[in-house]
Amino acid sequence: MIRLDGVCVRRSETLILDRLNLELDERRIGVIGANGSGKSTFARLLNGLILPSAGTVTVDGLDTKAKTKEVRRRVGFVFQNPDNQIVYPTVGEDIAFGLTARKWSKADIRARLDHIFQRYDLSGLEDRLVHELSGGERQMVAFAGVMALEPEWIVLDEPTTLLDRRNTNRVMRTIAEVSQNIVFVTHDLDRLTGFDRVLVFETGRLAFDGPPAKAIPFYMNLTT
Ligand SMILES: Nc1ncnc2c1ncn2[C@@H]1O[C@H](COP(=O)(O)OP(=O)(O)OP(=O)(O)O)[C@@H](O)[C@H]1O
Repeated sequence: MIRLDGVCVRRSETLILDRLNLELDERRIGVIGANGSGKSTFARLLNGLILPSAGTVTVDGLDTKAKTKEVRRRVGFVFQNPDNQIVYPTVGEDIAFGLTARKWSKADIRARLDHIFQRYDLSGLEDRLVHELSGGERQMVAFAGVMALEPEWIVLDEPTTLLDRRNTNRVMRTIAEVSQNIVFVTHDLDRLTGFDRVLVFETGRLAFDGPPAKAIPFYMNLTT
């Protein structure tokens, strides 16, 4: 479970997130809200990329401030901009990187890569230089890289903005199928059908928290 207790995030004089108290344990959680409402900041709190200015965030009891490394292993993060997360020159090296860091054997890494390349239709890209890929190909590689690590939580911040329909569907199908907990930040309200819970942010506050059938009309009312 991820818990937020009295969490505020301040930057200079501005309060970006204001007193969040939440327990997250549903499998599919959507996050929506206007531009600048605090969604990305909220998402980044969940794996310790941003630390609270006040209050605490814990993942299975681990404080993101004190146990950042353990938290990052449990909570994978897919950025909107794949360049924030791709480190190695080639696609294969990049996806293998996290597994090597976990001291997997070469054979196990090979088996996982084969599985991931096949599942996400990336086989032809293994030896390609990441900087030569298209934006959508890079976004897919970044997604596949996180999926390869099978973290218990996967936080995705608008992960399909560069993807065509086929790859968007691939990502959404994965989100629907995997057993891990998903936190999915999106502007694409249609994609939240079937989610267990949707959080609506409005100027740094949690304005609504409930099932998609209620959260989406609430958000649409805010924006008309
Ligand atoms: N380091 C920072 N310093 C000052 N302001 C910041 C900083 N980081 C974020 N902000 C501000 O905090 C607010 C929330 O930003 P955030 O990126 O969380 O919004 P968002 O809901 O994800 O927006 P979008 O839908 O546009 O991606 C914005 O007004 C942003 O300008």
